[in-house]
Amino acid sequence: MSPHGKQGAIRVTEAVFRAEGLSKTYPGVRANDDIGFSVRPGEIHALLGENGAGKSTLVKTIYGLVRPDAGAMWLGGAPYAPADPRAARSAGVAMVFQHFSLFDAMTVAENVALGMESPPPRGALAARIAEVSAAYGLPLNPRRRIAHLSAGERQRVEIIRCLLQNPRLLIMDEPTSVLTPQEGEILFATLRQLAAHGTAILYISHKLEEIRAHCDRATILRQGRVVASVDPREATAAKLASLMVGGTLRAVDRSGRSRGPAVLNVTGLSAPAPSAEGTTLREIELSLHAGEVLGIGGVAGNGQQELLSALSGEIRSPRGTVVLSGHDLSAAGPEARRSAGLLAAPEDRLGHAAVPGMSLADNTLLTGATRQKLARNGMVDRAAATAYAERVIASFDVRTPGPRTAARALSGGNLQKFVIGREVLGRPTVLVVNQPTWGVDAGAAASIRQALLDLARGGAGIIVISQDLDELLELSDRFAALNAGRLSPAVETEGLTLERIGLMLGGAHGMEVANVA
Ligand SMILES: Nc1ncnc2c1ncn2[C@@H]1O[C@H](COP(=O)(O)OP(=O)(O)OP(=O)(O)O)[C@@H](O)[C@H]1O
Repeated sequence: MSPHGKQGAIRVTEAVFRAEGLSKTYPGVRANDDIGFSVRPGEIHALLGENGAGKSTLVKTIYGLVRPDAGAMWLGGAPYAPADPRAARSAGVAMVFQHFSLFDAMTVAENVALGMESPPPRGALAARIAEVSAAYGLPLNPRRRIAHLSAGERQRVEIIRCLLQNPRLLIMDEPTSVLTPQEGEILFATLRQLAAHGTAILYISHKLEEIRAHCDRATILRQGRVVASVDPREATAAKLASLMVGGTLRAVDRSGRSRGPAVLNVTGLSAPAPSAEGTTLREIELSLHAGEVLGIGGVAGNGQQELLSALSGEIRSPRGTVVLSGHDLSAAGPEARRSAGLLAAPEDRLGHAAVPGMSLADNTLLTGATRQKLARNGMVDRAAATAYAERVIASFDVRTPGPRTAARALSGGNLQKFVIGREVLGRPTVLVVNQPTWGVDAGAAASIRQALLDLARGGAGIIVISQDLDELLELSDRFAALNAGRLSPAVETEGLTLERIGLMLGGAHGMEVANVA
């Protein structure tokens, strides 16, 4: 079929879902522009595109969250125009979001019941959950509380909630970005099984290799338009990336760095869990040198956020535990640490790293007020904040109308580029980042990684905390693993295999994977 579906080469009855001419304009942005494509029964169909290409807008339209300005959709051959997600669900469309919408204090079964229009009695529901989870190889105990589940298990709850509706079309928005490689494999086994039963799956991801390995078809969006429809198994990752960006990607350049003196020493750092669901940090030891990238891997929830907080100053620690270039910062708060040159970019960009309702210019003040001299004598220097935001936008190719745009109006990946850029341009002595390319497209991820390496080349020490092992291997000089709040000794990355890393990560959630294998 042609990208725009106008020729109608595919018979309507063959497609579970079909769209023609879908368009949606936001102020200043044509988010979706005359989109046409179709998804067949039993197909795992990838939706690919750079940050801001319009993928989320498209799937939100299909799920009844966004009203298109123009265009039409069909589901199972019948005209389809959902007024809201409830209408989408009752027509047979289900969606698993990037951010889970589960209540921590409630059990699996209670959460599933909340999402249903008319939930069956509790006993019957628990039995249905057990049945579906057994049928699809998704082990889950209906009586467990969400707070005690790993990211992969939480996602299973969302998937099971969808499966109980017997969807014809299941939409998944970047489902593997929070999963370990093993959990990702389990997910794909489930999707395959679903597809074998005729469900169509629309799958958004930035992981090109994953799409090549598991998807049957890929529709590629660029600037709101469909630019190609390909069989991803027959295209190289480089080909897919170049279709997305309309050019070729540069490989990351690691050259020109040399290891200088130690800039950060962490010694015997222990800290109690900041919340009931948090992780206790136990006796963390690390030393970071100027010009060096230290990669820290681990399954989500093993102390990544807590370690970043203990380094950024949101969690204080006993004297002598966090020392930057000979200065003991253990008792210093975030502002004092930033002034001293220890900067950090947390994982949660909307809410923690940036305030959604504030403009990008105002968001520079969160971490740059003192260090960038954006406020003097307690007075905000608006012109300086705007200029700094403009510099970040230009240097990091943040796609946005300008510094006055609210953070929440940016697509996820573009906000991530802004948050990382804001710290990189802050000339840190040490920069700590958590999941720096989470939700970021291949082109932008490469430029963020290059910016981190360039910063190291200039003499900064960088700590990259990430769940993306390929990213850690690409960036890091040394690698350490976080497991239940403990950090392994760092080893040289050169020659390190994925198997060895798997062993280093070991333990935490290994049981659950072993049960399924
Ligand atoms: N509610 C909104 N108000 C204004 N602009 C919006 C809104 N939602 C999306 N946009 C803009 O529409 C464009 C498409 O965004 P969309 O979120 O669909 O992209 P995406 O391909 O899903 O990106 P990402 O991979 O970064 O999540 C972007 O330029 C974005 O800034």
